[in-house]
Amino acid sequence: MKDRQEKIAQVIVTAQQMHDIEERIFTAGMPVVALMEKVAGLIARRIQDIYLLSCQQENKGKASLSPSLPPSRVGILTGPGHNGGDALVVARELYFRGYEVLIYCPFSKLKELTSQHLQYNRSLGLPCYDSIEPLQDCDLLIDGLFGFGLERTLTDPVASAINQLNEWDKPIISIDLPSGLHTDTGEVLGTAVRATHTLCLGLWKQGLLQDQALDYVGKAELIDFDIPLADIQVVLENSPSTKRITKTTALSTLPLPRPPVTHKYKEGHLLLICGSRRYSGGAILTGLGARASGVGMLSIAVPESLKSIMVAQLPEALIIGCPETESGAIAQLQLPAKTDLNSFSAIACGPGLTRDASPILQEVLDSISPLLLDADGLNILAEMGTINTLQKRQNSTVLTPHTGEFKRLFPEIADANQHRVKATREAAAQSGAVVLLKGARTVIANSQGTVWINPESTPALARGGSGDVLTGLIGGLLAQASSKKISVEEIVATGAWWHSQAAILAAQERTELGVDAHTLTNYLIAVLVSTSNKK
Ligand SMILES: NC(=O)C1=CN([C@@H]2O[C@H](COP(=O)(O)OP(=O)(O)OC[C@H]3O[C@@H](n4cnc5c(N)ncnc54)[C@H](O)[C@@H]3O)[C@@H](O)[C@H]2O)[C@H](O)CC1
Ligand SMILES: [K+]
Repeated sequence: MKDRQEKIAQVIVTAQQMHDIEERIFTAGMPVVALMEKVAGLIARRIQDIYLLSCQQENKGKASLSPSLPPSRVGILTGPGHNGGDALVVARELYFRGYEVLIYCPFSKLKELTSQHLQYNRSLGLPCYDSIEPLQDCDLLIDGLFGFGLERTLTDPVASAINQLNEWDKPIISIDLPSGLHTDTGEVLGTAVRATHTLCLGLWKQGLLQDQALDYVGKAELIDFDIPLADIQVVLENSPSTKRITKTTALSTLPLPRPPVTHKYKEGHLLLICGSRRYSGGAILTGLGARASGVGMLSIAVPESLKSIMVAQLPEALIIGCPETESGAIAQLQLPAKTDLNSFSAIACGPGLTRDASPILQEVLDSISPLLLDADGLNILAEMGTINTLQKRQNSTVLTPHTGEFKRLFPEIADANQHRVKATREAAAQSGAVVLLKGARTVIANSQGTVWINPESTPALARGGSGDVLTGLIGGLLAQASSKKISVEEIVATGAWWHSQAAILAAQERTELGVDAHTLTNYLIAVLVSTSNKK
């Protein structure tokens, strides 16, 4: 059972894939009408739980909470397809449980099953309107206008109705997806319902995990309705995989527990190349991120003038002072005797370098160690215009751009904001690197088309320095995994998950304003401790 839940939690589907999975179930003999009853029954129960919970929260502090709250008004927004059918079954169930139910349905042509449910609801005396106004006094709205069958931009009257009800500021629970969102890209097709909750049915739809959808999705959860795993496997096996990072996938990739007999070099030797006189803080934060990764040995190459502050902040690290340019950037890498770039288990290069450090980049690219490039490492790479040569590197390369850096690196890939999964996949295929595109829902792709999406984060991370921490953290994980058989994209995905979970915990304890990058580094280990305590 737990195994099923975990497998389902990792799956992300497009509209076409969901449709194909659904078809297999129907072809195998499951009646459509039975599946709708089952799914809508689960939705109705969950809605009651959510609704009662929010009533209890509102009543907190009051002397006693009546176990049977007075029937409340629920508005049901009904579309022409089976999303509308689901909503109408929910309407009927809530009606029989004592709720006052009002239906809005502006469509005259409905799918047959949806039409039958509407007819029956009418026969029960549920009022049905083709304008939205009568629903204005409802305590709760259920959005069943469109699900994964939405094909085109919304037009009036439904578009105006959605704009109007969004203004009402009422709790809205969307069935499957907020109506108006593109199932695959999360793009708003004209307009979309701003839900407080989204109950995603069966499998996670890709659109719900996109930055541009987040203002509409609210709290999202999955309603599992027992889709056979075999059907999912058959439909997904021939397309490039898009997976959701889960706690289980992330924890299984961490270098824990350590073998009882080991030594520091066995636990990875990471070289960080970072910092300049102008940006010394970036080097410190990258170092602190790497420290939290648990890496066995940490060396940090910085301009000579940063050496003493780095030693003070990271006494365990070997700080390598390098000759610097007039502007205070690293002019040349000067590694200790008997060391060269190829002797490190991984190299992470970029935070705070400034573009004046450009001469060192080719040297780093020529190394045979796994390499992560971030920040100015990416900007210098973009200026060099040699992104195609990454394919020729003898070891993996990881690029961790934010959208601005992504556009500089891959100017010919359009829509990095609207089609983040597609854009990241293209960038990885083009460069041969593992590409991590930062965002509220960070996307990681490898050159074979495998994609991971980080499903949780916090806007608290939108702050200078948090990217530097991520670079150090992933660098440290890459170094520790260099002798293990874990794919690079999984390590990168784990780093992204860990980083965002630390920020979520920090924001819970300190508010979203209290998560400066230095504080974040202190939560990296704290979040692992609290996660393992919750197991
Ligand atoms: N996944 C499952 O196994 C189950 C899904 N269920 C629910 O069914 C919907 C998908 O149903 P479908 O009928 O295919 O699509 P929609 O309800 O989203 O609506 C399609 C309907 O709307 C028309 N249409 C499309 N775009 C527009 C537009 N812009 N304006 C007007 N009309 C439009 C289109 O022609 C169709 O007629 C899924 O999300 C679940 O909620 C099952 O109930 C349970 C199993
Ligand atoms: K919907």
